[in-house]
Amino acid sequence: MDQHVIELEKLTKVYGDYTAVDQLSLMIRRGEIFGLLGPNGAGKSTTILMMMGLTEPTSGTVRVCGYDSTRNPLSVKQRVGYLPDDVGFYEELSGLENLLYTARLNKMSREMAVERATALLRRVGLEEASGKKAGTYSRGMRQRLGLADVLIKQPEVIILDEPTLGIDPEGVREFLQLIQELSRDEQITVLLSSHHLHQVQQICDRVGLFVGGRLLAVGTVSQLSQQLFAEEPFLIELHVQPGSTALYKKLLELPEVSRIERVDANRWRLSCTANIAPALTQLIVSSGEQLHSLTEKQYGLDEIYHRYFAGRDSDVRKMA
Ligand SMILES: Nc1ncnc2c1ncn2[C@@H]1O[C@H](COP(=O)(O)OP(=O)(O)OP(=O)(O)O)[C@@H](O)[C@H]1O
Repeated sequence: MDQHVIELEKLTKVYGDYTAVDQLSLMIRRGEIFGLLGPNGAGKSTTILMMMGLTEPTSGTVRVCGYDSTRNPLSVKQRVGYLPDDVGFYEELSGLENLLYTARLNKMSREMAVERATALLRRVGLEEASGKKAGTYSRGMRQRLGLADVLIKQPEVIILDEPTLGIDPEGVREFLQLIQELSRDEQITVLLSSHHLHQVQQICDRVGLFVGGRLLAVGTVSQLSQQLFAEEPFLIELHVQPGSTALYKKLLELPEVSRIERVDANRWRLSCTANIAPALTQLIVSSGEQLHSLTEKQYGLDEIYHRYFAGRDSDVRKMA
């Protein structure tokens, strides 16, 4: 049976007459990597604060690791590690000393702290830099030290808020891989709040789409895409030259084409009710245009997010 580590039931937070989180119900399993997605002000941070017992819900309940975060915030804090987008360290202390300091705050014996901190520094790839001052660390190194700092108290849940901001692509790749390994090897439950859709898609088992304090949809990327694009399950990307308006109109007139999104002047993304690749090829060639490529694509979080929240004006929709 699935064991739920995070249980939110009709969780609501009202500030004055503004409802920041509205009747939110959500269950997250042990070892799951869950992505929180949504535009600014959607209520993600408020939800995280309530989970960690840092702000009280107006109504509803929040349980983390079996404890009510409102009534037992200390028990929850012992089991949850929070990594913000920029961790504050003692800049004059080395990476190792910073971890030992956190271990002492968590009442760990010196011997145990040294053992654990050394192992964690190795795990996050900072073994060689462990004696250097934290103030000299690069952004990626700081976030890895932050992760080690969060892990020192052996949390069951880690909450990451935009953890890869400002890290170079290779650093991001390593960081995300580390998160996945931790979740897999140590059954740590991970909550990742981020606007980086590719990163979320890459590592999250499930995602929740927040808007206006509500959870609009929750599921795996493929479940969300099935729900959202059930009537136009085929996505075809064309690269055409010259890509005239006349061709664009002809394509839009095909009954199987529901919408066309321009990726750029010559790359068009068609949402279709059937796989009409041969018909498209024929139409393009007979219109005297060059077809450089035709690719059948999967809907990803980009399309899902775009469909829910953003830039609807850039879509060309057919009038029913
Ligand atoms: N202490 C507060 N008092 C009043 N309103 C608040 C308070 N904290 C948050 N809000 C409001 O609640 C809404 C949700 O904010 P929240 O920070 O949870 O959103 P978010 O999804 O985390 O956004 P972001 O992606 O920008 O971090 C916002 O409209 C915000 O202005």
